Amino acid sequence: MNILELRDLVVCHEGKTILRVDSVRFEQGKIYGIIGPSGAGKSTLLRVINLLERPAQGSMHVFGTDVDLAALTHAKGLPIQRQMGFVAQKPAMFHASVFDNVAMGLRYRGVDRAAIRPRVLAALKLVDLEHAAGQRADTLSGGEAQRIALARALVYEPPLLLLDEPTASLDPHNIAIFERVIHTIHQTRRTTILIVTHNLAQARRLTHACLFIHQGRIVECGETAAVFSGAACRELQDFISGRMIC
Ligand SMILES: Nc1ncnc2c1ncn2[C@@H]1O[C@H](COP(=O)(O)OP(=O)(O)OP(=O)(O)O)[C@@H](O)[C@H]1O
Repeated sequence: MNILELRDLVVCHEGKTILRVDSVRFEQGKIYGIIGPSGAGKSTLLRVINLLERPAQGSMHVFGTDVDLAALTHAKGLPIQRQMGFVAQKPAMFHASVFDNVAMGLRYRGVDRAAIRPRVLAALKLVDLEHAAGQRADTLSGGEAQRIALARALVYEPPLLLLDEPTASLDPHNIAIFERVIHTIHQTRRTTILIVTHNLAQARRLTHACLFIHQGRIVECGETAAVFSGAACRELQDFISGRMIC
């Protein structure tokens, strides 16, 4: 079953088309890697899906609803956006405790006060930071802050999780924790996960399927093992072997 489908998507900036997607589908419960050179349009794709960026045209079928992306209002988009978790490369912490940072998403969604505490503590436990609940979020290390950003995205159990280079600035220890959490929530919740990554070893470890974006187009997509062992297009072969730099 598809959880997400994009059709006839065109994204422009300053009169230039930076992303064009005729059609792409994402199956529920799978982990997808989005790979490609710098400036290819990977983050733009994720931002459009998360309704952070409005395209010139395009439609999205998500959670069983059809959305005209170019015409969508903030009010109509909000309930859709609230079913998605998003983690960016750099974690932005609110000036509050770790607990309050993670609880925020539940409070916005009107979750009962009594239910918030156990859910926040469970999310913190998932990222091995239960002990930091009372700490001020702005005193966390970069790796810890990114794990809190993940806990904040997971606490309301979104069916779709969007990760934009989430481990690009992390050390191997924090990367291992981050990947373990992704693996766990995929196993236990069947969360659909889209991860933009420059770390090809990570894409191989974590994902079931990969999309290769080059110059604003999805040039190739398929099962991860097939993408890495038998890429059809020359650009992807060059990218995987480290020959492509832009
Ligand atoms: N707000 C904007 N205004 C103008 N150009 C933009 C804007 N946002 C993105 N672009 C351009 O669109 C292209 C795609 O950007 P995007 O961030 O999606 O690439 P990316 O594949 O995620 O790159 P990276 O791997 O370096 O993060 C780039 O050429 C970028 O400069």
